[in-house]
Amino acid sequence: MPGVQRLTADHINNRHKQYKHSPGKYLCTYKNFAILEKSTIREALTNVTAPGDSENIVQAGRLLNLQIFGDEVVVDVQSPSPALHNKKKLEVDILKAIHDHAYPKAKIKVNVSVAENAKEDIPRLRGSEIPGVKNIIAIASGKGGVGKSTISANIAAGLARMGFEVGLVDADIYGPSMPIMFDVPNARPLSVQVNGRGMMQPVESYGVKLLSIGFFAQANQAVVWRGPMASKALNQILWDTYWGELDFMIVDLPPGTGDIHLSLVQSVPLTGAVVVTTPQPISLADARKGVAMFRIPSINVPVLGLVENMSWFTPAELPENRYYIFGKDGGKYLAEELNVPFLGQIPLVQSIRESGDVGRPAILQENTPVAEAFNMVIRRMVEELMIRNETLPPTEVTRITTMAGCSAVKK
Ligand SMILES: Nc1ncnc2c1ncn2[C@@H]1O[C@H](COP(=O)(O)OP(=O)(O)OP(=O)(O)O)[C@@H](O)[C@H]1O
Repeated sequence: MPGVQRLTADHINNRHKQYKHSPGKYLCTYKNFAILEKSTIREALTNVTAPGDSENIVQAGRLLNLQIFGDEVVVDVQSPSPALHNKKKLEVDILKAIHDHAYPKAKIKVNVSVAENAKEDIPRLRGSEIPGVKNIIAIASGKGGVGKSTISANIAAGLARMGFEVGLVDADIYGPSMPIMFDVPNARPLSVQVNGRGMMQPVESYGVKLLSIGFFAQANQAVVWRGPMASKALNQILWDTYWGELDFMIVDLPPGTGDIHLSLVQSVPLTGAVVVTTPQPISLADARKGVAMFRIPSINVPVLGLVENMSWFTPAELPENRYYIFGKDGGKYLAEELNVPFLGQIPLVQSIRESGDVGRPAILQENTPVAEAFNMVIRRMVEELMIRNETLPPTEVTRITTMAGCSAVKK
């Protein structure tokens, strides 16, 4: 670069004597170079945490060496993970931290070595199973706003209530709503070491282990993520998380048929999918596309069934009345036409909306018509799942055994 000189240590020491010290930033600037302070750089690096670590790289002892030559900085750092994307992320975070917190024009070289005890990542092969996870069920809808997240939350909370081990993945990048629906809007997943590997620990609420893209994005940020970024976040949620033993992993997908859907089916063998629709023709048309997507031969995920949400409106003061404001039985007829099991109808009632907003899924209001409607959907879904696991080639080899004594799944 014109006018930029390469500095030697002597050169810098001489300049130190000549120019005024600017505490907390860099010692001084002279012509085109700044003379940086080691403590400033070290301080800037406290903003960087290696993937899988819970402490920043300075606290965690990952910073092996730091050399400064004027405005040139050489950082030797250790990565706890040998994965290329983790090493690259560490390097990029370091560059950003120094530029943002120390000196925007610093010339930085980062040497990343791998910790000796680092474990290889679990291979992310299409079709490989998440260790300990028995059944993975995607909840999809063609159209947005039909209540897919509400159904996912209630299915997850209901299964947990029945005694199953349940995980819930909120993959809805356009509106991750699970943190609010489970009353953990400010939670952040902790990091745990599992077999020497740093992993995320899901947030737990109502017995459901929950991870949401919303935990990693600022409000309104996730919606502008590009496909590859969202897919990467989804992969981390699936694979870099310590889920433990799960009978069910429920995945709340974004509406439509996009990148996230493809990433999901490429990452894990879905046991099945549930499609949510309202009885309205415009929603039915999109639900049809959703079912068609899972039936594409290269995707080939069994559709466990269709749920009709907002089937009728019932006002609290007139519980016997039903107003079919989005049409009547549209989802039921579509299920028949597509030869897909019909899992049930959920009414449009104020208490479902309220329970979502206050963070306590409606299914937990026991002995109410709403809870019974959701329980019916779950029973039908689990029955279809059992049939699917017995009759179709195993994408998930482990059968559900824990439901035998569960009254909730008996007819
Ligand atoms: N059966 C119902 N009765 C009353 N309100 C409902 C019902 N189902 C969903 N809602 C409300 O409708 C709104 C949309 O629901 P939800 O967020 O679950 O839809 P969604 O399909 O996941 O939307 P998107 O995918 O576009 O984020 C929410 O305010 C929710 O509380």
